Amino acid sequence: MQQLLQRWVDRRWLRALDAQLPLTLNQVVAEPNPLVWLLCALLCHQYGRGHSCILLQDLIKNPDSLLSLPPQNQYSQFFADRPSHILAGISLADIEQALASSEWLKQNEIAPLVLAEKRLYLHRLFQAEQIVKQQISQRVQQQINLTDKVKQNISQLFTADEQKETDWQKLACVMALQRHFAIITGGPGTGKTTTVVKLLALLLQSTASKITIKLAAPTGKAAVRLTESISGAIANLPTDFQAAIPTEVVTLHRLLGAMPNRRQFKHNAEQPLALDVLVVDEASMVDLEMMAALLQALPSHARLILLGDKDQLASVEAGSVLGDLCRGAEKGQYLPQTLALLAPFTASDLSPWQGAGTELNQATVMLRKSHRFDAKSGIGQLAFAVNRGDSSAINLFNQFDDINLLAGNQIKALQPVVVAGYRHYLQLVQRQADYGDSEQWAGAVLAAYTQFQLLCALRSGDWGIEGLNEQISRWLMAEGLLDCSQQWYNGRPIMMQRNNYSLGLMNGDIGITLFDASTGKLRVVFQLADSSLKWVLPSRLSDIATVFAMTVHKSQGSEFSHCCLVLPPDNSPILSRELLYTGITRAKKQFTLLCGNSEILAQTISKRVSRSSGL
Ligand SMILES: Nc1ncnc2c1ncn2[C@@H]1O[C@H](COP(=O)(O)OP(=O)(O)OP(=O)(O)O)[C@@H](O)[C@H]1O
Repeated sequence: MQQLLQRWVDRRWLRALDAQLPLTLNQVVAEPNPLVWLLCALLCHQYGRGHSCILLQDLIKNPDSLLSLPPQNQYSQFFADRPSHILAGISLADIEQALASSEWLKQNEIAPLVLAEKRLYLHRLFQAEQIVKQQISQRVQQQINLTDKVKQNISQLFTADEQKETDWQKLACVMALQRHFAIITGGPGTGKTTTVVKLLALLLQSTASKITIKLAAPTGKAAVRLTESISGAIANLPTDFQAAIPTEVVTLHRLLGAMPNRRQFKHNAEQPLALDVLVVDEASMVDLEMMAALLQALPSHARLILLGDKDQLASVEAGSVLGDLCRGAEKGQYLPQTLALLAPFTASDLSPWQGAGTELNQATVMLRKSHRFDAKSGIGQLAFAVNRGDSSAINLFNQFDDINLLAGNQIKALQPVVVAGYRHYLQLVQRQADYGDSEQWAGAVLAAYTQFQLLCALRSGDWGIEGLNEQISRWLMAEGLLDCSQQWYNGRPIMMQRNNYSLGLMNGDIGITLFDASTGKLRVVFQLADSSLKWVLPSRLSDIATVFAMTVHKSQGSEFSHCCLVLPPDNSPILSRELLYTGITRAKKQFTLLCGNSEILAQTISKRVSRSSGL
């Protein structure tokens, strides 16, 4: 088995780490059954691809899907090494029996693998999933009755809805007020922030005692964005509802008290967070282990409200927590008793949303109307069409001015778009003298940088961020907008690739390198979650990458006025409907697509990401 795993690693069907895991475990407790070795390596590989577990059914039905196999014609000479060949004739019962008699799965605290409900897990992921399940089911069951005062306040904050259109923002508040756990999901501009601000106002008005509310987001960028949008939403409230709603948003790592080089956080079940209400925005980016850590650190009386777009790409790390929790959100699935609680707050007919949903469905609301994108917006229409898997979405590019399909299948087609997109911020980089001080200048440069972003699906190759970052730097240098002959240069945009706790910078944070004429030094300026600026010498930064081109994965939680997305001309397992939808919805005013092959676009729209989990 060891040799087979090594052959898979040599051909890049498996990561070296995946083949190493059974070897390491075997050194601690010997496992004679090669089938268990195989399952362990495949499980580790699936974990690396974001799955929380392996469904044994999938293993029997389509074992080849558990490896990173190239297209069939590229490995036909190795057919005998495919998992489907190796596992031919092995039944589900054989697998279950092999696992049941393995020391690696013995029911104890330190068993590295766990089999539960025909799903094979790494112990850590199993534990995290159990915590998320238990914590959420406890919280959704705690019901709170609405007082007359709260009901009055609801009618003050929301106008009575018309019969033909349900005000889901109002109903989201009504539902969330009655539980200790609520999910408010919806696409861009559907009013998640507006709704949660009203919800917080209602919570603050409903109690005479002081309540501590905290706002958090998975990344610094998402935290900055929420700070801005929440301040705007508070300003839209009647003045007597505005008091005490917080605007400070922290990252989840900071909230939980991340410690350098440690997996554990300062806050946990023994040292819970000191708060009564926690709002987490961009919850689609929160992975399974982080969600478990967060729920464990939440005091039992506290309310948790998750906001996010369930249709976006799942978290970079394993799990698709929000997507899993929102299964059924589209149809509502509300029980008659839930509809009875909602009925006094709406004149519209709620019967289409009736169903036999779970308790969790009763705590989940999907906002359905975008207030940012109307029927005239190509971005809104395109996002909607892609999201429902409409392969004729490509025709929309002919009908709207705010979406643009670049002709041709050459990277060169990007040049004018990218040069025009980055010109504005790079010109500001040269104009320090126009600003009163360095802070003002840096603030203007950082704001200008959000005007445009090139997004890619891939990391490597000419069509990935690696090739494109180099290419774009050369185009911009040819235009006289920068001089990239040195590694560090004025205007270089960089992204952190890892958390750096000593500098207080997180994976995904973007900084711009600026030459400060007053000091004669190059420094990189970042905007922190609290909107303040942090200046860092380039020599103190490691694990960074130039970010003229950014992967769609890394762009989650950010928005740009104009986004240009590049899809490669060849198929890749990474292309999916969720990736395209996430790329499109990063654009606020203009979206441009370069896709060298219309067949690839159709395939991308039709392919959904599905992550195995037991949630
Ligand atoms: N019911 C409403 N009527 C009119 N305008 C609304 C309504 N709800 C929200 N808006 C406006 O729509 C815009 C987007 O709202 P909001 O920021 O709350 O949405 P969101 O779902 O949080 O957006 P995103 O997550 O994409 O940033 C804001 O300008 C807001 O004022």
